[in-house]
Amino acid sequence: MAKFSEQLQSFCDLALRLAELHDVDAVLFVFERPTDWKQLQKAVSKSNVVIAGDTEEVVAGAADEGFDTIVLNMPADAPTYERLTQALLEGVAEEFFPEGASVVAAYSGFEAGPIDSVSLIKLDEHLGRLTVRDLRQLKTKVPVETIKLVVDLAVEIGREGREGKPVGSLFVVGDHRKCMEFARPMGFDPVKGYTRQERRLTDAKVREGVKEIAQMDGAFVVAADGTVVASAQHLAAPNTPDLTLSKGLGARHWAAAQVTKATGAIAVAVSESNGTVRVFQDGEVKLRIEPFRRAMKWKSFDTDGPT
Ligand SMILES: Nc1ncnc2c1ncn2[C@@H]1O[C@H](COP(=O)(O)OP(=O)(O)OP(=O)(O)O)[C@@H](O)[C@H]1O
Repeated sequence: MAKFSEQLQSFCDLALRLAELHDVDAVLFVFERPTDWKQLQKAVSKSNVVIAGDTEEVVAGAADEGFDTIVLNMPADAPTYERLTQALLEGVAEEFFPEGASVVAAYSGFEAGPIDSVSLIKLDEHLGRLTVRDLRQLKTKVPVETIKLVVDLAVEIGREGREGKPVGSLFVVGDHRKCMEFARPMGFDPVKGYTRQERRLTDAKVREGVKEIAQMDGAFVVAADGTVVASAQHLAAPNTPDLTLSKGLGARHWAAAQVTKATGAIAVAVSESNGTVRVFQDGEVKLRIEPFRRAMKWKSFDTDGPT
């Protein structure tokens, strides 16, 4: 049984005191190793506490004690700031924290392992709002779960790149038959020949495979149920005069605008130059997500504007 240390007890006390003083909405603990969840539940009593951990193993058992949990799945050497940001983002996405919440976070900020730091964070200042509600606003037949899967994947591609190099990418999601009418292979399609089961984005292994392929030229076509229909596709939907895109966005983003104008699909584009993810619908950018280290922000409308 993982130990509940005296240090952890004092940080619980400290976090709760700060939470009460500032009337915050939730307390977030970011753990690098498991603890005695029962003991923690006793220590925090009725407060709204969310537990984030690096892996499933770290948070195993926490949900049984009534905690909301988040698994970060980030590289082991990810900086504290990024881990904390990711935990906050996930917390907002899962709706564990209300919009514009203030949160007290307890985490290991100085040395790996024990919790040694407490921060008071106002979410609107730290990051914009990423909410499932934002995705729902897209008013599309594509299930929000599928869009969320693709957006999360796109954000990871934009943030991580591949082998240290930035990677751009394009996904079109939903209305895949119509999308395929505008698609032609740009070369070898690595997903061809695999069964549907082997192409489901709900499978973490498939998502890893997609990240590998993302560095190739062309777009992924994804069905509404999250199956990758084709990859490395050149998309050429007709241009319409009412389409506008901000300066600096090139062929990839135009393809996203055009295909979403011509079909009922949502497109998710990752820009190679800075990792920004844009969600297109009906020929327009509807959401923009900035990558880490550039004030991670979800915006519910396009601030680019036509030029
Ligand atoms: N019509 C298209 N369909 C699918 N993929 C495309 C299309 N046009 C361009 N791409 C992909 O986008 C890549 C980048 O093109 P370009 O630099 O013009 O796009 P961009 O919109 O400026 O994107 P980025 O910000 O990533 O540079 C191309 O190498 C290609 O892989």
